[in-house]
Amino acid sequence: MDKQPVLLCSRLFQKRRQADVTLSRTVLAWTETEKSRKRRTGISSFSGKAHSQAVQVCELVTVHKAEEDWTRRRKKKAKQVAELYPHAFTVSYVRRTQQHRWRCADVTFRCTSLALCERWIHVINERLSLLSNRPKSLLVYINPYGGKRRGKHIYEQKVAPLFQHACISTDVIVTEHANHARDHLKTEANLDKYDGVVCVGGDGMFSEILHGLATRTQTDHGVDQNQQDAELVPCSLRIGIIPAGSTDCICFATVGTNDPVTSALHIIVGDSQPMDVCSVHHDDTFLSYSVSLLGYGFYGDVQTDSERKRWLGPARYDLSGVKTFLNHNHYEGTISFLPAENHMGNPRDKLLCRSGCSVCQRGPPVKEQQWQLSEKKKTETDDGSGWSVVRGKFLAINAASMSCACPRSPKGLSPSAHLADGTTDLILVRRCSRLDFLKHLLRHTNKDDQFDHSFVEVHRVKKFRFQPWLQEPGSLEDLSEATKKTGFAPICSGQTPCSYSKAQSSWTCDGEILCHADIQVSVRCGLVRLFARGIEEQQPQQCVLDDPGPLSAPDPGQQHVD
Ligand SMILES: CCCCCCCCCCCCC/C=C/[C@@H](O)[C@H](COP(=O)(O)O)NC(=O)CCCCCCCCCCCCCCC
Ligand SMILES: Nc1ncnc2c1ncn2[C@@H]1O[C@H](COP(=O)(O)OP(=O)(O)O)[C@@H](O)[C@H]1O
Ligand SMILES: [Ca+2]
Repeated sequence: MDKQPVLLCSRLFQKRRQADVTLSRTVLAWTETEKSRKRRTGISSFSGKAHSQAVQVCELVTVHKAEEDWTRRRKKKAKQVAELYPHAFTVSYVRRTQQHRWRCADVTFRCTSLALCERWIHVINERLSLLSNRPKSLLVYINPYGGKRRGKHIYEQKVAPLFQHACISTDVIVTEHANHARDHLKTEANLDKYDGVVCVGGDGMFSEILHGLATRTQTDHGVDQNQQDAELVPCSLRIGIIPAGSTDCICFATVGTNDPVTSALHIIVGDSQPMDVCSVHHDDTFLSYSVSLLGYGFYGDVQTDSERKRWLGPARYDLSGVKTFLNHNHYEGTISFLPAENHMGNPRDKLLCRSGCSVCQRGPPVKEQQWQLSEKKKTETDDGSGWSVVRGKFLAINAASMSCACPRSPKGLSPSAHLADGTTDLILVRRCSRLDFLKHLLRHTNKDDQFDHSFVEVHRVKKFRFQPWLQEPGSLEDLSEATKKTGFAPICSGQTPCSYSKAQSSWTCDGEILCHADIQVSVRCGLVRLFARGIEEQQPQQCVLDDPGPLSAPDPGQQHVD
């Protein structure tokens, strides 16, 4: 029930129905009048069964005179309406559909006088102009070669018309080569002109935009990125992602779906989702930023192999995945990490990061608590500094700063990882048999716990370091001989761990390969913000005036007016 004072309330027509339409500071609601409903259905509704719909003002896209409609198809329809009832206005708003998808829906109200119609448009526009988080001007970068090479088409057909409809101005750059967007942002772009940057492409393209923006921000503030302990300045511009890549896990894990229209609507309503960013160094050299997966071993090898198969599009990952799985390489090294405080939860606590996540809002503990917690956390390998050390042979070392959910793995690499808690989930998969590793991988696609294996351990950490061990020459020769003959490392049957080790793998960092294996990683809490709000809890169907059934329960995003 909306308890806010009513700003405007009129009896208007919606289709052929009479409705009481009210606008408060935060909600636009319309309810078919009892008289209209009785005339239409012959049944009078019982109390509590009035057919109402309510939309939050912050989820309105735009309001305009009905004849000023925005697509040709609607122009014709709106024209007919305008002829019958010349004084009409149309409100476009966000409608939630299945699986976190949003659509832009229209509702047209017809008024008895021009003055009333103009008043409604004026008052709604006034409310919209108060929403200061909405972008008015955007800089758009399109990677025409990402994913299935449909980025330009997707933007032009699905996104640009919506931005135009919402009166957002855009400067569009179709990239001509890799790092075009990054370098343009780093040095050339006049960022004062814009309220945000839009990335049309995949995770690799997002990574370019992030690097351009974050590096530019540090340069402008005189911060040296090469210093591991430098306090980085958060980027002021938000980034919107229109998914048009191969994995698109950053979009999927922050919005809940890979759908260009949904992403465009999150940009239009001016959502804001802070995101953790890992800074990756090799000694005193800054290497890269990462927001999703930093993977050594299995995922690093998949990425390296898949780069050679780019022409295959998204399918390259499946092919390289199978090949890498059959190779079954393991890598030796030492990993040291600084665990997160206990109150930040742990990767197996099943607390999913959702819109308005309470874990992300917890922040660091007060000083004395921090001391107690770090005392508690000390492990056997802890040397007193709070750091833990693990040595061994690994099939994969993955750091997931967010769940990394994507269509391939809807719950992700670390289902309970958080978008903006200042931590990353470090997953260590020790050497095991192919069969066991396959079982582990399969659990990324079903409900079973992928961490519930003796050869897997997972830690929530704030920092980590990796130091590969160099291989003795003998075992390297064994491997190359075996691989030369078969194309793959030899396959062993049964449960026994049987795998060969190359000296080093590479790190994949949000889909880009790093040039060093020996790295130091530090999580920067909420360094960048996206035009997103995190994944919303599944919502009940919206109630509509046409709906003959009883009202569904109101949801947090859709206040209901009785
Ligand atoms: C047996 C089936 C196992 C399926 C396991 C799927 C786990 C998928 C986890 C995906 C995490 C993705 C994290 C995001 C990474 C992206 O930053 C990054 C770049 O994205 P972009 O191309 O859009 O720029 N994408 C990736 O690194 C893609 C990783 C995809 C890995 C696919 C692995 C498939 C493994 C298949 C093993 C099959 C064994 C078959 C045995 C007969
Ligand atoms: N015009 C371009 N030509 C070639 N490569 C590009 C271009 N624009 C961006 N890239 C690069 O393409 C790579 C993959 O882009 P991305 O959009 O993530 O697609 P995918 O998800 O298919 O990997 C990124 O590393 C990015 O730097
Ligand atoms: Ca995190």
